[in-house]
Amino acid sequence: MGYEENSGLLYKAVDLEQTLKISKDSSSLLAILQKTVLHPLCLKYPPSVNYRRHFLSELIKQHECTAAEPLDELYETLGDVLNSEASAHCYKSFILPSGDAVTVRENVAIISQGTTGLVTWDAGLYLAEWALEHPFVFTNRRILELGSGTGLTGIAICRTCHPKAYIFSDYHQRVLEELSENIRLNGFFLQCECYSLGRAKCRCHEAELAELHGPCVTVAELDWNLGTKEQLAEFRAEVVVAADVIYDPNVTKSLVAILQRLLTCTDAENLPEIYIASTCRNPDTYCHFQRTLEDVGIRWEVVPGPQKNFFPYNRSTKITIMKFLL
Ligand SMILES: C[S@@+](CC[C@H](N)C(=O)[O-])C[C@H]1O[C@@H](n2cnc3c(N)ncnc32)[C@H](O)[C@@H]1O
Repeated sequence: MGYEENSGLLYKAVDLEQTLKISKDSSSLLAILQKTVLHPLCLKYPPSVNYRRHFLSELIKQHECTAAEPLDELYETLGDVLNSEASAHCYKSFILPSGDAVTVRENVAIISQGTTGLVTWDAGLYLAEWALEHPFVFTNRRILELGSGTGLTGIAICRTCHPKAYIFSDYHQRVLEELSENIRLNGFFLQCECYSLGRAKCRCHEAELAELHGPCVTVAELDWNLGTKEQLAEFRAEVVVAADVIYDPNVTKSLVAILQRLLTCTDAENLPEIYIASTCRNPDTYCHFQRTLEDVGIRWEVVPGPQKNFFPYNRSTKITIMKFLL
């Protein structure tokens, strides 16, 4: 079954198939329903109608292959889903190793309103998995994320890695609005929305705040074409992260330009560590990015990826994490 991909449902496909195969009655099927489509989190923040419909149809197919009694709840739930109106939005929930969930609202279409930033991409999940295994990179530090999109990566980092401050950023107005909503949805208070085009309007006492209430979380409008060295210096980022931002040669040029400014906006002792996770879809785009880095004298190394899989996503396309140095 392929329904672990982009699931938003709280059950691993492998466990689910195993449970169904060995079950003698419909009690395990009911348990599966209660841990997935009927889970309180899924009822409050439902995955797309299309996804739930496919999931339930597959479950019925699998269940009909066993000797167990039919289960009314399964057919009733499918009936409810078939009667629900399809929406342009859906929710996806991802379970952290602590058992906590991160939920984001997304668009159903992978590109909408002229942006790729209204859905969560696999590289974002990969980077979040890497962060879960390397919390020390983020703990008690100021983090700037470029091209945050739905915010999944940053929300997972804020939940688990104890940064001092986390600055989410993007340049698309709709993405910035959805991003802010997703941050609030996950219980973070946007403590001071103090950046506009990278300009800090206020400073909060982050160390004290982080200890008392968790990281100082902000959302900044930051266009890689427009952010100046002075504006970037004001972020005082100690670590910069980004996921799935190398996807188009036109975007690459402005991304390399902002990396160059980030690596030269402050003195050598305060240079940020920069990590970018990328899905290697098109080798030409990736090579073009590397050549552009070479042209401006930025070196990089590929760092080992996460060892454990915490989140369900498509692992068939290679994803790498690069670290950048001058
Ligand atoms: C493929 S999405 C990745 C989103 C998110 N990082 C993830 O992994 O799910 C690329 C993101 O980069 C942002 N982006 C593209 N060009 C940008 C630019 N010039 N300045 C700032 N953000 C940009 C888009 O708005 C979008 O949110």
